[in-house]
Formats: sequence, C-alpha cells, structure tokens
Amino acid sequence: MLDADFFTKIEHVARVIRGKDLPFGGIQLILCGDFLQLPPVTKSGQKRLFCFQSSAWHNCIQMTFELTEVRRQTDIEFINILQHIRIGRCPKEMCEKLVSTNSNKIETAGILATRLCTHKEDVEQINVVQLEKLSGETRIFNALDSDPALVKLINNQCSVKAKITLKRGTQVMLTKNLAVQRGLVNGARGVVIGFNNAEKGLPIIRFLNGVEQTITPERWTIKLGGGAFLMRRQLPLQLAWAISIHKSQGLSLDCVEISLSRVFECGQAYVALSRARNLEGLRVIDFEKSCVHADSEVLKFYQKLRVETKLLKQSNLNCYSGYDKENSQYCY
Ligand SMILES: Nc1ncnc2c1ncn2[C@@H]1O[C@H](COP(=O)(O)OP(=O)(O)OP(=O)(O)O)[C@@H](O)[C@H]1O
Repeated sequence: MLDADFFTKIEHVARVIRGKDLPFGGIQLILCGDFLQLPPVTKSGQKRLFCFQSSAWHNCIQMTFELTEVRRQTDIEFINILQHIRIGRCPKEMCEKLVSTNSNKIETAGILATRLCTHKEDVEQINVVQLEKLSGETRIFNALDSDPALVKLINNQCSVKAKITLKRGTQVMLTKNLAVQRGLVNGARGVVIGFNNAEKGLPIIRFLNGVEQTITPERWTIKLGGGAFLMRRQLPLQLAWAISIHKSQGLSLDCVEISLSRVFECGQAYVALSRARNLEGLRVIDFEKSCVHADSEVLKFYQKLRVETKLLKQSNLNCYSGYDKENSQYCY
C-alpha cells in the first residue's frame, strides 16, 4: 500500500513534470484501495503513515466514496463475518464459526488447499519440502530476461520467479489472467498432471474447475524511469502449496488453508480470510480472536468519511426538498 512519504514524493514529481503548481500538477487522479487491508510496508524503526495522513492527500483528494457491495463472496453469513473482522471485531458466534472450519475437507481431484502463511520463510520451506517429496522427473524452467544483470530488480517487480521447478503432482497457481471465460485467471489453482511432447516439455495443468491446459511462457514488462523497459518471459505459474498473506493480496482463492497464530499486522487476518470465496472452501487451522486487529487511525478515517457522506446525503435530501440547510439557500 502507498504510504504518506511515497504519495508526497510522486505528487511533487507530478508538479515538477507538469510545470504547474496545482495538486498533482493538474493530473486527474482516481485512487482505489482499502486501508483496512495490509498497511504500507516500512523499514524497521520508521514511523508508518498512511497516504491519507499526508498533507499532499488533503491538497489533492477532493472526493472519497466508499464501495459497499461485496462481489467475491455471496454467502451472507460469511460476508457478515468478514465485515466484522475487517473492522477488528469478532463476536463469539463468529469466532466459533471460523474455528469450526478447522475440520473442513476442501481438497478435490488432487488439488490441495493453498496454505496462507504470515511469514515468507514458512512459505519457502513448505513449498521446497513438498516439492522434494514428489518422485518423478524434475523439469526446470528458466526465465528469459531482457537484462540478466538486473535479475534482482526484475524479481522484485515480477510475479514469477526466474527459475520454476516442476514435477508431476506439483501444486500450482496461475499468476496471470489467461482466459477469463474459462476460469484461467490470476490465482486459479491447479496441479501439474504431466508435460507435453514439445521440445521444452511444457507443463499440462488440471485446474480446479476441471479445465486442462498446457501452459506456455508469457511476457511481463516492467516500466523503468526515462521510458526504459525490462522484460521477462516465463511460465505464468508459482508453487501453491503455500503463499504469504502479503502475496495473496488481490487474489480470490477457491480452496485455502490459513494459519493465523503468528499474525503481526493489522488487517492481516482480514486479508487472509477474505481471499476465500466461501466458508466451504476455507480451513482456518488455529483461529483465535486475538489475531483480529484493525488500525485505529484507519478506523477513524472511515468513521469521519461516513459522517461526511451522511452530511452530504442529508444536504442533498434537503436540496431535493427545496432547502439546502448547510448553505441556507433554496435549490431548484
Ligand atoms: N461487478 C462485478 N460483477 C461480478 N463479479 C465481480 C464484479 N466486480 C468484482 N467481481 C468479482 O469479485 C472478486 C473480487 O473483485 P476485485 O478483485 O476487483 O475486488 P477487490 O476490491 O480488489 O478485492 P480485494 O481488495 O479484497 O482483493 C473477483 O472475483 C471479481 O471477478
């Protein structure tokens, strides 16, 4: 998430580039996001400020809207639980419901649940151990990078690794939308069922929705300053026995197992739980109420927004009835 410092810097750069002393140099902005999800990552010892806490935000952002319709989940009970967790609450009955998911059997047709972990060291370890356990031929797929000397930079910006090791039985996840209509979307879960006969022996994946597809390399482009680009060609796959909660941001997952005992951030439990599409596809192995936290500054931000929205609606209603109380005038 964008922090106050970065927002302030890009606002300044926009003014300089546009040569105009207007908010963001006069560039129109639409920002979207949810401050109650994972907060900005900061270096240790550095004070964390959300972008709405910067003066640049107050100078640039004139209107804020709260989107309230949930689309990822359809089950009202689950939506209600998530709405409470999002604001840092977990009443007893909701706690019990989440604990009860511990016994959910969510594996189907050889596709195992993805474990969401709080710490990336755990992710690496789980994936390495599980891959080693598989017998059978190992296939290694190395990325083709436009500038191999900048591999670290590309690794940081790109959602696929420079080297992907696969065997038959490897649990994988798509890292790009390939065919939305067929359910081959970023985050779709599958398992390697074999390799084709082409020269490179490309992996054939069976996805959770039953679709079987040979996966071919895709291209990622990374924009650098000054109009320069970096490029990586690689399979749009990552190992999926485990991924970190941070890396799961933005994904929707069909079958997910979550460990929350080592939560260390506000919003971390909410991000993890809200990746699941439904309660049946979710297994929380160690749920405790104490893992649910919401940042108090963010709660204040949303409370203020709600009050302002209510006032705005009120003033609009007054307007419809002919009299705008706030501005003490009649409207037509
Ligand atoms: N208008 C819509 N109609 C149907 N499905 C939708 C619509 N908008 C979003 N969805 C679905 O809801 C899911 C979540 O959408 P999206 O990732 O845009 O939400 P988000 O607010 O970014 O979520 P989060 O911040 O929690 O990751 C996706 O599976 C998407 O396909």
